[in-house]
Amino acid sequence: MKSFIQISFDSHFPIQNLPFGIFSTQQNPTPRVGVAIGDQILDLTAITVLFEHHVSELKSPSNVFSQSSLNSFMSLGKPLWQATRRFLQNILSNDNPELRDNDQLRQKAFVAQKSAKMHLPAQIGDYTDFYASKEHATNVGEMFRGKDNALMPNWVHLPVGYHGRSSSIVVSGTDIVRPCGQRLPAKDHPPIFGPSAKLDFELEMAFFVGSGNKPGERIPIDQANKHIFGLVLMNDWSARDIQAWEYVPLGPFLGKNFGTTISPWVVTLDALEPFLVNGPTQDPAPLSYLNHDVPSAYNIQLEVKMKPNKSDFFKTLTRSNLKYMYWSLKQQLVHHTVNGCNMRPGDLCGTGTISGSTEDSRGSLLEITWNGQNEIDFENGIKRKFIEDKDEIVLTGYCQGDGYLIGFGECSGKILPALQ
Ligand SMILES: O=C(O)/C=C/C(=O)CC(=O)CC(=O)O
Ligand SMILES: [Ca+2]
Ligand SMILES: [Mg+2]
Repeated sequence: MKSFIQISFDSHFPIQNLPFGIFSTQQNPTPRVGVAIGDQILDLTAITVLFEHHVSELKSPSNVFSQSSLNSFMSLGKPLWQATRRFLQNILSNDNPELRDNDQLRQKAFVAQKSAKMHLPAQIGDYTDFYASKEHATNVGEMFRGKDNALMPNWVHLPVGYHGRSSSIVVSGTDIVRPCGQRLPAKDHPPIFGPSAKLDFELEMAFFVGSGNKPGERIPIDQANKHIFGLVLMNDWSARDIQAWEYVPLGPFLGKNFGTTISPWVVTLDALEPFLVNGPTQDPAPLSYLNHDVPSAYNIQLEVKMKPNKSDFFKTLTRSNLKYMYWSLKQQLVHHTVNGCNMRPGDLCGTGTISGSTEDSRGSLLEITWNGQNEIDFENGIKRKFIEDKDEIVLTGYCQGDGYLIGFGECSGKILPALQ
């Protein structure tokens, strides 16, 4: 498969990918639906006539694609997402002259990514964050609760999660203000109030729910993929000192709800299908509603880089892989609805921090520096235990195809000083 658009060998967005996002430009500041191809964006509102000719199942393309979120498109369901994707691959193909040889339409339809502003891809009604990496849960549990209580007994039986805060989810490139809150200055001291001194990132991915389920209904495991629209990178910024003091007995609250960053391009499950692999062996076997015996993990290589304040260089902090996750995306979605909880188009589910079994694949500074016991060295004598003001964190990820990448672009954010 080859496009008439030039795609560099290291592009995250070849014709095999075609992720969906919401963008605007200076000439046309109205946010609308686009698809990334190479270093360009195909503006779907510019080719609605082609949709009318070729994808007649899609009833009002001009309405669906002129929205400032993907929610409308997501709610149409998987057969229409797939028909749209097939059509886009066809119209972008080097063998198809319809768009390739129509200079006037090409002028209108393509926008350089570097001149576009990206927006949140969806209006996120509800956001849930899971805790699905056994290595991460064990590491954090050990630091917060001690070695003997590291992994709670329920953890191997169900995908543990908590309800997060959707209002503070932002798109890549948005600055995050350091949170203030209560923390213990030392063990057995009363709490003090002030800026978090242990600000951290969490390397995560997240899936967008496409079509939802009605209240009281549940999504069965063999239907789960029909409900998942696609995946993004996610950084669940975490204030470890606020978290450690507040989270018992109910779990994460102000330590995590001040900001969560996601990447702008939603990569569809169809684009990721060639990268399905077996996940870790689940022992004990999960209850039958969570049971799947087909490959359900995705081989997605992940990396986190940091550029400390006053440095010009990024340093890689960790390399991990989505396939390390103990609980699959399908199991997370199925468990979320097993009690009849309804999901809606645009709901976002974070996977939880993705740590591997080695020290260089840990998905947070909490684990990398072991709660600040060790320091990370950067250029020019700069050292870090946690994130300082004006430090920048960038997450990236891709699948390695045969001669192409299926990439997610970047999920970046810089920390601004706390409000006085
Ligand atoms: O209660 C704990 O031990 C820790 C909870 C979390 O850190 C929640 C979280 O964000 C989970 C994750 O990212 O894996
Ligand atoms: Ca998290
Ligand atoms: Mg968060």
